[in-house]
Amino acid sequence: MHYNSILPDVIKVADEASEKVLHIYQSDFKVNYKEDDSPITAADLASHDIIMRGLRNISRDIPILSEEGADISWEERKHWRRFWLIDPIDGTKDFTQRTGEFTVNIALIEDGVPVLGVVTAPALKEAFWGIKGEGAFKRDRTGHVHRIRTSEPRDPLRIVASKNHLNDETRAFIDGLGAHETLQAGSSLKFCRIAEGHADIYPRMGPTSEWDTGAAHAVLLAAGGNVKTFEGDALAYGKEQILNPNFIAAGNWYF
Ligand SMILES: Nc1ncnc2c1ncn2[C@@H]1O[C@H](COP(=O)(O)O)[C@@H](OP(=O)(O)O)[C@H]1O
Ligand SMILES: [Mg+2]
Repeated sequence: MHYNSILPDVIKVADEASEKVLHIYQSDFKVNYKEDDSPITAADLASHDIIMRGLRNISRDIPILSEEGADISWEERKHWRRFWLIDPIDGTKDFTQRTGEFTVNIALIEDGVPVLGVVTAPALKEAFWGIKGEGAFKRDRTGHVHRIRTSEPRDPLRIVASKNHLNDETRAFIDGLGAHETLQAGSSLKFCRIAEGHADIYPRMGPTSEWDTGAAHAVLLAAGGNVKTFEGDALAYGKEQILNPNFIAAGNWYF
């Protein structure tokens, strides 16, 4: 499959969803709660609908797994060699708390590896994309597009961590890294900060699902980084268990 030929269309779909999400973000939106008590707004659902429609236009035959359309049995999913993995809004809490640090995420998974990813941060007016083996790019708030790469580790080490999920285990791991400063970034932007060389390492000891990480993982892979479990395996997708194990994201210097 020629990823380069579909990438502009995938970016267009993400931009269209982002525009709608931003419109709702700037309105007086209502917050509901799902069965697991996680927040959801009209923006999650509108973004889901736009992305589902857009991706079906790009590729009628590639199945789609979305956080807002995840009710697909393992019996069906286990046959997928290639699939789209989307999180219509990652960081719904940041959305409802109006920090601006939420993202729209679209990944293409092939044989368990995120080979293409697009991440947009509508309120920050930033977008990131990448294709494995070909490189990663950022479009900044002025609309300028430039290539991004992970950096060599700085001293003190720049750590990105979840402000919503900073537990004792994560704190202990961070303390073990020696001299460091901690940067905060919402949702999948943590991977993107490493991909653009603004941060060095993101340890995640706490739950995430495949759709939270797939797209930004693809950007980081394309930018010269990686995401691995504490057993040293690459974080894999299309697992029966959609919840991810704990992981570390960093530039390749770490692994
Ligand atoms: N108990 C849990 N189970 C599954 N995922 C969880 C979780 N607690 C948090 N997350 C995931 O962590 C994401 C937020 O991460 P962070 O704190 O790094 O911004 C959430 O994304 P959503 O906002 O898309 O639901 C959610 O998917
Ligand atoms: Mg999410």
